[in-house]
Amino acid sequence: MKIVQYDADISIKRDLDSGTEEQGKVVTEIIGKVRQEGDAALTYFTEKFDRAVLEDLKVQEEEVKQAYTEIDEETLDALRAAIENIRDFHQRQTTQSWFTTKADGTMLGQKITPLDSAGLYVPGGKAAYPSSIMMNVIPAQVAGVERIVMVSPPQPNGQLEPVVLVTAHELGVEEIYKVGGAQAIAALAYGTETIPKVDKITGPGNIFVALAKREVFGEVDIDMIAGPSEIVVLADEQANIAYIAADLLSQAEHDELASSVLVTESQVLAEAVAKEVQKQLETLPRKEIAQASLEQYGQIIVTTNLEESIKVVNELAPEHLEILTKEPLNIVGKIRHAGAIFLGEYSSEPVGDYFAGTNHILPTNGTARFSSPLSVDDFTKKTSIISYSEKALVENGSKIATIARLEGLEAHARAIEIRLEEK
Ligand SMILES: NC(=O)c1ccc[n+]([C@@H]2O[C@H](COP(=O)([O-])OP(=O)(O)OC[C@H]3O[C@@H](n4cnc5c(N)ncnc54)[C@H](O)[C@@H]3O)[C@@H](O)[C@H]2O)c1
Ligand SMILES: N[C@H](CO)Cc1c[nH]c[nH+]1
Ligand SMILES: [Zn+2]
Repeated sequence: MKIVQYDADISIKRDLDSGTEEQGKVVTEIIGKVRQEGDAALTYFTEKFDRAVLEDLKVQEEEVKQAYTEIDEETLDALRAAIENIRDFHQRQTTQSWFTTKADGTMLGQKITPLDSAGLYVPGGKAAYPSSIMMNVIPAQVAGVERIVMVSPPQPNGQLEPVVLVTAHELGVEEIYKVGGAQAIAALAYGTETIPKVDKITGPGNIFVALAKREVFGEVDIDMIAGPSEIVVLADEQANIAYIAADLLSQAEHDELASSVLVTESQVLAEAVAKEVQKQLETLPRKEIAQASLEQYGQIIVTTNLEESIKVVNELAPEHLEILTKEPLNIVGKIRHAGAIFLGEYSSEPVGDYFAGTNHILPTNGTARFSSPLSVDDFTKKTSIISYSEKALVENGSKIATIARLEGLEAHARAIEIRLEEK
């Protein structure tokens, strides 16, 4: 990993989620073809990008039954324990409708309604992501979404990984389609003969998925841009070198476009971590992906003091931040921008990826400045309720009419006054 000295002028923000011009063109073409040709385009692109020839886009019950025969008890136990933790965390996020009544009899309120349908993207190109099924499905279920549709790219044998099917079944998901990438996002946004349109698309994915979500936004809602994974470790001189290296590599192995950054005031630690990363990298099965990611987006930034390190972290607004300093709690209040913050040496990032209960679908590429982790809120919407009393209208009608006329909207004013005349 390259070591750089912090300089207020260095550009530390990568501009990934906007993708290259070429990637943008590819995504626009894919979306256009799916809109025009529907299922035929989905099977065409699945053959082209996933090398899978599909007989049926929809997963059949038989495939799920078969998948259970390939999963052992230990795996099932781990999945079920994670599901329980994630459900427990998300159940705490629910908000209630509320109403307030004033002395004049007016009633105002906010009604919370689950979305009718949601399309959940589960990545599957370079790895299968059963954990992302849990992270998508559980908040949607807790919110009360009636129709949950899952999409994920198939393996070259035309199947989803058994663990993907089993996890979806454990969660009670019944509508699953074997399609991924920009074509899956287009299908969920516009509908095809087989895949009906949904109201909102959520879930992480690679650059093609991220760009497609951005392009269909407006036709449907989307959660956020959750693109290639990122980690920033903020560490002081006493932090454990092997742990830092391991955690940086945990995100680098996701994708060549993933980003792993260490921010520290300690030059000694910086050099030791750079060496250790190289050593641990050698034995990783996904060495090539991790290496490419580190070469492009891996950095060790050496600052002059802790305050400067905190400034760098806030500028990066990372998806994941680990604070590995003597007193992480003293720092957390100063972090304004991060998707998830992991405190202390036992809160390794994968704890959050799989098990703690918090959601791992998080904003990337600096969008943690304004976006939040996926949550139950993403699957609900709010409606305002107004019940004005006669007394309130008589008392306030002239003020309402005045404001309407300020805007030159006479019909608005008269709609109020017609009710006052009768009194
Ligand atoms: N931010 C988060 O919350 C979060 C969580 C989990 C995973 N991730 C990220 O999700 C991503 C998963 O990526 P993945 O590739 O493994 O799976 P993916 O399912 O996102 O993408 C695979 C699909 O990309 C499409 N594709 C691949 N090459 C293409 C090309 N040249 N042109 C057009 N389309 C093409 C194909 O349709 C393929 O099915 C990683 O970047 C990982 O870091 C992020
Ligand atoms: N770290 C990813 C979010 O960026 C989530 C994930 C899923 N599986 C492993 N990790
Ligand atoms: Zn991860």
